[in-house]
Amino acid sequence: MSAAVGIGVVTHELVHVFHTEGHDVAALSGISLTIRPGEYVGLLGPSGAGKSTLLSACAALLRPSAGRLLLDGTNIVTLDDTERDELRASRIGMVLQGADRNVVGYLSVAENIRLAQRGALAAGRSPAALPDAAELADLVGLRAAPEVRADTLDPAGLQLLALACGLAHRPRLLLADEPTSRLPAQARDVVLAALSEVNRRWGCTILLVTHDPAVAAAIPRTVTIRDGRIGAEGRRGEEYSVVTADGSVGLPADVLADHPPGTLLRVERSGRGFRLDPVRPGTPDAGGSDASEQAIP
Ligand SMILES: Nc1ncnc2c1ncn2[C@@H]1O[C@H](COP(=O)(O)OP(=O)(O)OP(=O)(O)O)[C@@H](O)[C@H]1O
Repeated sequence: MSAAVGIGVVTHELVHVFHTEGHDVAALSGISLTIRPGEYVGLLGPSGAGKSTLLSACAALLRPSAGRLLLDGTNIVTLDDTERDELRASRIGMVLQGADRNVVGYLSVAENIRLAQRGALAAGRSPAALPDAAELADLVGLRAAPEVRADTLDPAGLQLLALACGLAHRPRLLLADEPTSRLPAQARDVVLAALSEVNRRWGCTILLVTHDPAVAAAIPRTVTIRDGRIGAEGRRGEEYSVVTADGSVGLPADVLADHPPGTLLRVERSGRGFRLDPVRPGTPDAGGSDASEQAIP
């Protein structure tokens, strides 16, 4: 089968507010991000940062409150429910957090994959256009026979089957929420190798949420979300701050811990780079009495 072409994901000032009883929660506060077709990107960030909300928006499972979200050039924020269902059935694969949420334990490997293909077939995809169980098992490195029951697989095998189900309709964008959590290191590496192989052989764009630094180090590009905004980007394990459209720069978490909100920083050119110098309270540089009340260590 020829290589699939991944789709690009572009967000522009994406905002999402959950309206709950009594108060609103801003889960995404202006995310602008470009993921090229076929790119493999890890989404990092502390709990509550907005990672799952961003993944759900990319899966067309929730409608963002504001901003644009383009998949393959189409702004999906404005699509109606039928169009969003069709988009998922034709182009988007999902692996939910917890392998057992993606598979039915009493069904076999092949039955689970065929079940995962039902939506695409109902949406009019030709059976010939969909990969068969053996091809998918080979792609993700699942060594179990097609007739083996899912609930007899070991944790790595179950996660590989979950991945195969997410790929069962040959999506052009794979969204995976913590696909290696709860796995021991060896099983984690098996699943990471499978994801790299899917990306290499199918050209499928992958967006993966993780908390695990070892997983992040294995992904070519990472994006760190903090408080619903892009806080940093990583390349091959090295982290960089990102200048946002409004001129803000997210500080690395350890620097932020020493310089809480309200800290005054002097920005000085230094050769080809810049130096950030905290202004100490009570010094002439800190200004009047207001400045001495800043939360500066
Ligand atoms: N359905 C919802 N209703 C109300 N608030 C929500 C809902 N889902 C998420 N939130 C809130 O939105 C914010 C972002 O949540 P989100 O689940 O996207 O974060 P996350 O980075 O994926 O966290 P985690 O790593 O813990 O899964 C949090 O403050 C969360 O409490």
